[in-house]
Amino acid sequence: MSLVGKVAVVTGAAQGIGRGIALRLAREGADLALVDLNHERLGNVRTEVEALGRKALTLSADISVREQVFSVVDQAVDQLGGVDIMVNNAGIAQVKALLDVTPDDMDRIFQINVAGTLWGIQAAAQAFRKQSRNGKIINACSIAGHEGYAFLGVYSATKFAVRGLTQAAAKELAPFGITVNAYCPGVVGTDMWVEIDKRMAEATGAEVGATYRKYVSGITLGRAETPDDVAAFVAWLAGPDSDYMTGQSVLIDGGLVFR
Ligand SMILES: NC(=O)C1=CN([C@@H]2O[C@H](COP(=O)(O)OP(=O)(O)OC[C@H]3O[C@@H](n4cnc5c(N)ncnc54)[C@H](O)[C@@H]3O)[C@@H](O)[C@H]2O)C=CC1
Ligand SMILES: CC(=O)C(C)=O
Repeated sequence: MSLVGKVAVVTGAAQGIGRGIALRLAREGADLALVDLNHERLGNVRTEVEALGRKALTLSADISVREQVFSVVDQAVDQLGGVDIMVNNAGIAQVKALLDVTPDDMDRIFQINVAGTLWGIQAAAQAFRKQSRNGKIINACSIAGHEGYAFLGVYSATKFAVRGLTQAAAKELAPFGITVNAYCPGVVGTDMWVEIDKRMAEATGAEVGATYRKYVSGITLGRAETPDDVAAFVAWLAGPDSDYMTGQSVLIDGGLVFR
């Protein structure tokens, strides 16, 4: 599969799964607009993309702010000659007992994980339509978009919402040649899981490391997931072989949640 001549915007590209996706898309031939709050780390990923012979643009933005998301997509169009693939990857976790969740907790995580994804869908769809190009929108969901997890209840609710947005956007945007799908990873060994494990220890009294080990022990393939495992599937979603798929939020979790 080749993405030569394509331009992809990847949010949350400074580390973890987003970095993995950016590097894999670059290996397939795409040029990249790398978006994150963390500009310093973005610079490192830019160097890695350029070492693969592709163009890379680094753009600081907060995906929860609609104008900033539209602005990064516009900059990608202006500086990289268009946009073909939008990966709405950035997101945050929140570990808390449901009975302790505050209005501020709700607002913050929904604004980033749900509104941030919607702004990405809107900005990409507008750009694809202006260019009269078909396009692919790819959202970050999770196993937590298929099953609600204890102490990750509101996080799970945001990922169920991403699944809903993915289905509705697929239906609304199909007439314009735009497909919308999502990837649902399981337990990926990134900073997000280091933080989840630490907060689970505080919330439940478990030993540090125990929650991560417990989740990983349930994976049928017997190991934690890597960003490369996720990126391989996202590259397929970004390429022509997935042209007949839309509206799906697909589990790519080593066999953890069975649907
Ligand atoms: N790590 C895991 O096991 C899983 C992760 N996911 C999802 O995959 C996505 C990426 O996760 P990880 O790479 O593990 O997370 P991470 O925490 O390692 O990296 C997330 C990146 O997003 C950026 N970011 C956060 N808020 C932002 C904002 N408002 N605007 C712009 N950038 C922002 C951060 O600066 C960071 O570079 C998230 O949506 C997450 O919910 C889904 C399932 C499992
Ligand atoms: C971070 C995440 O989505 C889970 C449930 O592991």
